[in-house]
Amino acid sequence: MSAVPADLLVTDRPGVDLEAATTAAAAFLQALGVDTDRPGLDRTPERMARAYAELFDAGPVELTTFPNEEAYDEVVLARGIPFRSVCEHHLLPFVGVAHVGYLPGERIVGLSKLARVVEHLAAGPQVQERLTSQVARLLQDRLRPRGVGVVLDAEHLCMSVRGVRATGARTRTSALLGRMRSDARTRAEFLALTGTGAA
Ligand SMILES: Nc1nc2c(ncn2[C@@H]2O[C@H](COP(=O)(O)OP(=O)(O)OP(=O)(O)O)[C@@H](O)[C@H]2O)c(=O)[nH]1
Ligand SMILES: [Zn+2]
Repeated sequence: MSAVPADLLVTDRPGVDLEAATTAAAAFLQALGVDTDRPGLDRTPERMARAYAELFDAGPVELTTFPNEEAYDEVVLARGIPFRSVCEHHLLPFVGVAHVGYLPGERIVGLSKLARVVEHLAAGPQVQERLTSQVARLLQDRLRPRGVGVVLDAEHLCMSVRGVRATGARTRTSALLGRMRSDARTRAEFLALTGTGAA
């Protein structure tokens, strides 16, 4: 996906200007009446810049796959993958779990790669709906399984710590492709395995 070497520091990545981001963060805080010179806050603009550089860092993702030698043809599900992203409207985090499953075709995928795909696509400003669809589509395109199912369940800080302050409210989104969508039994099995079934 990305041509950037995996061992390159987040802040050394092409397109990341930490100094400019630090200056901008200081100006931003000052515009909000925050005294950035007082002890304790003097390095905060730099920390803000580094923190967002980290949250926006997608890193590479390589899907290691293996031949499906046993012709395994039931659902494979990685359940409860923790993830964090940033909502593109407020740049506040949304945090939750992803359930990512697929119905193997010719190949199976290294299980950790299901979590890595979520991590990769969660980097940068996102909306939960897009993130859900992108995870499903990437797996469909690269793995060519017979079906893919993705459920995301997250709390949006923009909705819980400010604004409407609906603390604890969670948002659930799903994307089902191929037989995971068209075959009622597979679909029901996937949703039951994720714990979001009987819907
Ligand atoms: N659909 C969707 N909406 C999101 C997501 N993350 C945040 N939002 C919403 O984006 C909307 C932005 O609405 P605006 O009215 O432009 O912003 P606002 O005045 O700050 O709205 P409030 O949050 O209601 O105070 C809000 O309703 C957020 O809850 C997401 O992942 N998906
Ligand atoms: Zn938001």
